[in-house]
Amino acid sequence: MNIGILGGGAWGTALAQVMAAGGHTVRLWAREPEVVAAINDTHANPLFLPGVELSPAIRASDDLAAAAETDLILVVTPAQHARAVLRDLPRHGQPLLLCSKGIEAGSHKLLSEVAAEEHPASPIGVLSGPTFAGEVARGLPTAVTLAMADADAAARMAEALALPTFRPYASDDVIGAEIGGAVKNVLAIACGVVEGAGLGQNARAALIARGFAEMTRFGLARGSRAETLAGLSGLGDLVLTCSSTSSRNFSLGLGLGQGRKAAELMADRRTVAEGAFTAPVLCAAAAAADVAMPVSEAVAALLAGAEVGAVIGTLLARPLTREHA
Ligand SMILES: NC(=O)C1=CN([C@@H]2O[C@H](COP(=O)(O)OP(=O)(O)OC[C@H]3O[C@@H](n4cnc5c(N)ncnc54)[C@H](O)[C@@H]3O)[C@@H](O)[C@H]2O)C=CC1
Ligand SMILES: O=C(CO)COP(=O)(O)O
Repeated sequence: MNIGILGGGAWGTALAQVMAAGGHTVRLWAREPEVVAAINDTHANPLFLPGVELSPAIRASDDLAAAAETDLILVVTPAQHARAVLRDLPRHGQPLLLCSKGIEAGSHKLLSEVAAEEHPASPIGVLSGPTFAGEVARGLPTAVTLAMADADAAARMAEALALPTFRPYASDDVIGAEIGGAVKNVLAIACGVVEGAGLGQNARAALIARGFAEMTRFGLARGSRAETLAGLSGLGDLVLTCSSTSSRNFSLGLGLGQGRKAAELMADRRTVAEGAFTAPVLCAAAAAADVAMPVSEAVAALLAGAEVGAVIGTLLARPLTREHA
């Protein structure tokens, strides 16, 4: 296939590497001229994916129209920029595979809803799972959920993109695949806080389990299936990012747990910690759906500048309740 990739960050670049390894022709759109030049001239992306030698078959460009002249488009911009980029992308009706993780601020829309509004003729899919970009780009074994509303189309797409070390599992639960990836970023921040504040491993396990309960409540309210949330794109990704400083979201939480302020931790960074943008949107969307998400609310409070000891105290002082309310 001829594949266009929108976004030359760590994940767009890693996916370009996977697609090139599969023998596809790859056209990668990046905003930064230095990223375009580095990929074309030195087969590297030192700004966003340092230390990885890229396939010379990957061609980068800052021309969005060039990425649109393809059979399939992977959308890998930060979630809050997805609509603007999709709006500028010429409409050719080819499938769009969403690989970003987030919920649109203001509208509370999932990216599949955003993409369907901007490209009504395109079939929409979601690719999501436990996938640190550096490991994927180095060819380490990875499994993902690949969801499209048409189950047969999802299975065909999974077949077309698979490598021995990159295994897409087909699903028809687009919303479930998206919600897992968006919510786990917020919970990864919470687990980083536990680490940074020295609250111990019991607390982290409790947070993963109670966080998963939140993800499930919210996911079911928005139409996900429970088994999708318990799969690669939900629980799988939650476990990955809640246990490693390789996660930018976990690392952000670690700093917050040490008592540093979000504004200071976010200043000047070029890489994205999506959970910081998702947390307030998720809390507003959950409130609108009448879903309780105390861990996510604690993260949103910390990001808004609340003091870490007070936030942890509030969480621990919540009234006792049944495990499965
Ligand atoms: N890095 C990873 O391991 C993974 C990342 N993702 C998701 O992929 C998405 C992209 O993340 P990364 O590639 O890691 O980004 P990154 O943190 O490596 O790079 C930042 C990206 O944001 C782009 N950007 C900044 N301002 C923009 C704007 N106004 N319009 C369009 N793009 C803009 C930059 O061009 C760059 O591509 C996120 O939603 C992330 O959650 C998903 C799976 C794995
Ligand atoms: O989504 C990811 C892994 O699946 C990447 O996590 P971070 O954005 O927290 O680094």
